[in-house]
Parts: sequence; structure tokens; C-alpha cells
Amino acid sequence: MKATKIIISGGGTGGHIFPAIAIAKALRSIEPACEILFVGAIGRMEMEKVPAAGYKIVGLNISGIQRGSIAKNLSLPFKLFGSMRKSMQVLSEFKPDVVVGVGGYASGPILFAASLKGIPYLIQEQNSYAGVTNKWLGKKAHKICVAFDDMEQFFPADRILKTGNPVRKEVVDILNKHHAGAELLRLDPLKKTILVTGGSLGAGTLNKSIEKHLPELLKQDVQIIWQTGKFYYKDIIDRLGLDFHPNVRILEFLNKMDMAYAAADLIISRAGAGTIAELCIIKKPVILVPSPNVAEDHQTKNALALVKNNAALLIADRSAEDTLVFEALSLLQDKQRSKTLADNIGKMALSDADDIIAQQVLDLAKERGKECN
Ligand SMILES: CC(=O)N[C@H]1[C@@H](OP(=O)(O)OP(=O)(O)OC[C@H]2O[C@@H](n3ccc(=O)[nH]c3=O)[C@H](O)[C@@H]2O)O[C@H](CO)[C@@H](O)[C@@H]1O
Repeated sequence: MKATKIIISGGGTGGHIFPAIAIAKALRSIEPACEILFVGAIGRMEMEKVPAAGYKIVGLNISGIQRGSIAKNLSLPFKLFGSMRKSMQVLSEFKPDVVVGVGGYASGPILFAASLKGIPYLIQEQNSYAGVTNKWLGKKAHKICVAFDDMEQFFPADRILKTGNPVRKEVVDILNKHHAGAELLRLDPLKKTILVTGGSLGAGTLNKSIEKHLPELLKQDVQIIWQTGKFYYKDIIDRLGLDFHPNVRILEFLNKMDMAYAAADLIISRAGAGTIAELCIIKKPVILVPSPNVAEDHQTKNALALVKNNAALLIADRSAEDTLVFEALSLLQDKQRSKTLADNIGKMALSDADDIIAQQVLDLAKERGKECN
């Protein structure tokens, strides 16, 4: 029997790449012989993370619109045209049965090319608010897998399936790892610990808020696992030094997120959809500071879906520098409130999205096989 061939496209940030890898893993576990090819954007994070996870990737020369610079956008039509041509070529050579789009620059041209060639495609929309490209591509998608309610406002209702966001299983496997996590991060497992994560790229506001109030945190003998993000790391280390205080662990990126989640008593985070899906599964008290710099303010909408169920606290980006650390310290003291938040966020967890989506992809491939015979 011919092996099923799947293209998974998209990327740009961890929020698109990690769900894509989770879907690929689930496809392999259901159908070990299936062939998977990733399509990403040259120069973006997926070109490094996808091969590291053991999959092949082809890069398109594509980027997004850059605000505030006409000159930088002049090459955009040429890039789009070149990416469409390359996408058509990749589809002709690899001959996928189904294409999956997880969002990010590379998804657009390859899904559009798939629609031109009559190849079925599935969109995995991570956020509670769909961007312009996904809305447009959604019109011809065979299936749109979503993680939030009320997505009919963006996509055809008959093709929406609420699956939740695929998470990497190893990242949310934190049971009995508290001590090991703290030790790996050279922290004391008996002291209260806050994990600060700005998503896959880090968050300037979170970094400023923590740095400004380090004295208050240290006065309470609280430990911090502080993920700064690649762009901010060097400046922070230049200012503070790498081993600035035994209670503070400063990291550019956490490769073992499970260990950090396990070691933490409280998590301060941006409101990226992938992180939120993980936070629901690991069930700890959370303070979200949505990024104001994302399309249609979708992180605030992601966060509000939790806040309206009393499953997380929300602090606006503009107030974070003044209030975030004090809210965090007060929540750490308040056991009852912490427990209520942790219980409620746990109720919002949707597990196995990776397996459900992978099965949808394989079903589409089978249906196509029947049509072609
Ligand atoms: C600035 C931006 O465009 N953000 C978007 C991006 O977020 P971003 O790329 O930050 O993605 P998410 O918050 O959704 O997910 C981050 C992922 O990176 C992992 N991780 C993070 C930090 C770390 O040190 N190590 C690590 O492994 C997390 O465990 C998680 O799996 O995609 C999300 C999903 O479409 C969107 O909701 C966000 O608005």
C-alpha cells in the first residue's frame, strides 16, 4: 500500500512550530510509515527547530508586511510570487495527500497552491481570533481545527472542529518532577518559585517588570526562573551578570519547559495560545500579561477566555511594570486563591488535540485516496 504523504506548513514563532511538531509526532504514532515534509520560511525559527525534531523542511523565501518601512516592503510582491512558484513545485514533486497549515508566513502560499491543485487542506488555528490570511484560506479548507469557542465568526461552521491546541506531550508531563526540576535549574525545591515566560521570543515588558522589582522579590526569598527571550538576554546578562543571585536563574530559552513548569509554584506569562494550552494541562496558578503587539490584540482575547472562568489573573501590559510583581507576591501568599485558579484552569484543559487532528488529516487522505481511485 502507498504511504500517506503529508505536508505541514507554517512557523515563524514557537506558537506555530510546536503544534506542528506535535501533529507530526501524532501522525507518525498512528501511521508510522507516513511521509512528512515541513514547509517553512527561510531564516525563521522553524528552519532550526524542525530538523532538530527529526523532520525534513523546505524553506520559502517569504516574509510579512513590515510596519513603518515602505522600502523593506518593496520586495514583498516578488517574494510572494516566488513562494507561490516554489509551493507549486514542492506540491508537484512531493505529491502530498493532504496539506496542513498551522499559521505563519509559509502557510499562505502553500495552502493557496494546494487549493489551486485541488489538494485537501486542514487549518489548525491556535488563537481565539483568526488573522486575515487564515480567514481567507478557511473558505476552501476541508477542516479547521480550533481551540476556542465562537470561531464561526471567522470560518464556515460546518467545517470547524474544536480540538484544542496540540501540545508536545513531554512538555506537560510534570508529575513528580518538582524536585528534579528545581535541581536541574540549580534552585532550592523547598523555596517558593515563580516562572516568568515571555513565550517563544521573550517579552520586554515582563523582563522590565522583573528587573525593576528584583529587590522586592529577593526580600521575600522568592526564586525566579526567568526566561528572557533571545533578543533581551545579552543586555540583561550584561547588566546583572549570569550568576547574579542564587535565587535567580536567567535563561534565554528553556529547552526543558516541563522542568520549569514542574519547579514553579506560580507562572507569569504572555498569553500565547500554545502556552495557554500547556498551562491548562499543568494546572498551576497563572498571571497572564497579554502582548499588545499582536494582530487584532488576540492575546487579550485568549487571556479573557480564561479570566471569565476565574482560571487566571490578567494584568494589562501598560500596568505590568508597576503592579505585576506585587500581584505575584500576594498570590503566592494566598493559598486559597492559588488553589481556586489552579483548579479552574485545569477544567479548561483539552488533551489529545494532536491525536485528534492527526486522525482528521489521515481521514482526509483516505477520502482523497477513494476519490482518486
Ligand atoms: C509575539 C507573537 O507573535 N506571539 C504569538 C505566538 O506566540 P509564541 O510563539 O510565544 O507561542 P505560544 O505562547 O503559543 O507558545 C510558546 C511555545 O514555546 C515553548 N517555549 C517557550 C519558551 C521557552 O523558553 N521554551 C519553550 O519551549 C512553550 O512551551 C510553548 O510551547 O504564537 C501564538 C500561537 O499562534 C500566538 O498566540 C501568540 O500571540
